[in-house]
Amino acid sequence: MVSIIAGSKSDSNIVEKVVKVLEEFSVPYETKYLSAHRTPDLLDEYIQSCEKKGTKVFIAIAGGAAHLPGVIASKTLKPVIGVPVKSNDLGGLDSLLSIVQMPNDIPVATVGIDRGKNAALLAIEILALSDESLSKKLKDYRSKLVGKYL
Ligand SMILES: Nc1c(C(=O)O)ncn1[C@@H]1O[C@H](COP(=O)(O)O)[C@@H](O)[C@H]1O
Repeated sequence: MVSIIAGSKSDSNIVEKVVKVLEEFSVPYETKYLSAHRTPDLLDEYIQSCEKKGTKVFIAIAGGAAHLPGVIASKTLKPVIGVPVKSNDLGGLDSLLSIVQMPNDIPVATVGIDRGKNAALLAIEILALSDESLSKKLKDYRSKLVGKYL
């Protein structure tokens, strides 16, 4: 239902943040490491296979010159959520700006740097639009925030 694609195995800590939340909500997902730069043909094949499998939302995790989310968005009509990864050189500002400043017509919903948790929650909110039991789980999750943080 949710396809998580990260640009490199070095992004696995962010992938884990996404997976943790999706599992908490029992949302089916698939994880792949593919790059728009390094493995463009494999990425293309995988996105085509997702269309057949019925993927509803993509989460794309990438750092540096983070073209991956935009390239995925260019190849599908499904929503794409981009997660910029903190980089050693520019602290993730490079990743953030690469993802958030998409040209008109091909949007990517962008969360904060390393915010895999929010990407998963946003994907769940999208899925919950047409899934009442998921919507109820989200309400329960929100109602527990008061006790958790305050
Ligand atoms: N941004 C992209 C893309 C892409 O956009 O296609 N492919 C890899 N990467 C990113 O390069 C960073 C460093 O990767 P390495 O650690 O493998 O050198 C990672 O954060 C990855 O997401």
